[in-house]
This record gives sequence, C-alpha cells and structure tokens, in this order.
Amino acid sequence: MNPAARDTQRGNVDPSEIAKFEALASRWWDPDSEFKPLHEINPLRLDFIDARAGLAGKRVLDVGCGGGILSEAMAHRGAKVTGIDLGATPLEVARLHQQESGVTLDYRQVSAEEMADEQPGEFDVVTCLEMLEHVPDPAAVVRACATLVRPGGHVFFSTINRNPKAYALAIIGAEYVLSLLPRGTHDYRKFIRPSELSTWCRATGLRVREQSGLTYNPLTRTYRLAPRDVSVNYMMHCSMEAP
Ligand SMILES: C[S@@+](CC[C@H](N)C(=O)[O-])C[C@H]1O[C@@H](n2cnc3c(N)ncnc32)[C@H](O)[C@@H]1O
Repeated sequence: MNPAARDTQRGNVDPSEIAKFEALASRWWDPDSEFKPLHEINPLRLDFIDARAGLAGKRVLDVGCGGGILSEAMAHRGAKVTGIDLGATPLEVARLHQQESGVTLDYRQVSAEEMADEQPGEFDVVTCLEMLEHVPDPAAVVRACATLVRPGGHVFFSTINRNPKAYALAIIGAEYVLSLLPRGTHDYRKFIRPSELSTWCRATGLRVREQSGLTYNPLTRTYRLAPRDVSVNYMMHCSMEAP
C-alpha cells in the first residue's frame, strides 16, 4: 500500500485514545489495576467465543488486543493468534507477557483496515472486543473485520450500548462511584446501540447470530453473561455467509 493510503487508513484512530492506553500499559497484567474489569470478564468472553467458534487449531485475529489478555487466553485454548493494536506500549507489554507464559502469538502494530488489505479472508475467527467505542469510525472497523474473516468464519464484537442506563452504570457508576475504571475511560457519545452494530454488520455480509449482555452485580462484585440483557455491556456473535 502506498504511504498516502496508509495515512488515510490510520485516520481512523483517535490519538488521545491510544495515548490513554499507552499510559496505563505497564499495569495491564495486574489483576487489581485499572484492567481488573477486563481480567474479570475474560473467562466469560473466552468461553462465549470458544463455545461458538471452537478455538483449538483456528487462525484467530484479535483486533485492538492491547496487552493481550484475550489474545493469550485464546492461544492457551490452542488457537493460532495474531493480535493487532496501534498502541506501541501495550504491544510491548503483550510480547513480554507471552514470553513469561510460554505461549506463541504474533503481535503487530497495524490497523484493522491495513490488515484487511494485506490478509483478506485469512482468519477463521476475528475478535474485536472493547475497542469499537474507542475509534472515530467504528463501522469501518466492522467492515475490516468482515473482510478479514473467511467465508463461514466467525466474528465477535463487544462494546457498550448507548442509553441513559448505560450512561448511569458504565460512566457514572463504573468511573465515578465504584472506581472500577479511570475517569474518562469512556465517552458516552461513542457508545453503540446493538441495532447500529447489527446494521453495520449486515451491510458487510456478516450474519448476526446472537447477542448477549455482560452484567455486573456491585453487591457480589461479579460479572455474568445475561443473554436477554444487552442494555449496557454486550457481545455480538456474527458469521460470514459463504458467497
Ligand atoms: C479497552 S482496550 C481493550 C483491549 C482488548 N481488546 C481487551 O478487550 O482485552 C482498547 C484497545 O483498543 C486499542 N485501540 C484504540 N483505537 C484503536 C485503533 N484505531 N486501532 C487499533 N487499536 C485501537 C487501544 O490501544 C487499546 O489497546
């Protein structure tokens, strides 16, 4: 790809979002840090993905992988995982951690759109979790994910719904009352309704197969999958129809 085209594709990035995660990256694998919620939801989302896509032996692309919490867990389940992110420091942390944990993954600093140009249709499974709400044009990332998956393959997204309850719980509750996340982690305007995400998916040829909420109980301090409650955090499972 020529440099101008690359710059255009890298246009779908908010530098302040990348900087935010780079500043926190050294604590990515500390289960009591700002990344505690990601550590706590990881077994739930890993099982959700594995049960539907069967990770062992699959070529998996993890878009917006950060420090590699999900990427590594999928590699431990036997997947051949490539993790991509535009943050340099989270990727350094991910590479260091994989050495400690003894699994092999390929981490690359590249955008989903660039990757889609390079390797269309090459992945059995594409995951893009907790990332869409941090980019200026999430529909473009959805299109890239759809290009990257092979016909018959699976794509998983997770993000946060946009409604007053999501504002109250994901921003006021999580950032200001319970301090589960640093203030400013999320911008309400970037939250995405399931209907919007479904529309973007269908426009690419992806079939939306299932969605499930991920709820937090502040009394027991536990998360669980809630198939009928997508009012705040939710996951979406899609598959690419064969032509
Ligand atoms: C909340 S973290 C989620 C990390 C990981 N997906 C997970 O769920 O464990 C969001 C990640 O998205 C990355 N990110 C933000 N904008 C991006 C972009 N335009 N392209 C690639 N990655 C991006 C950040 O660097 C950060 O690592």
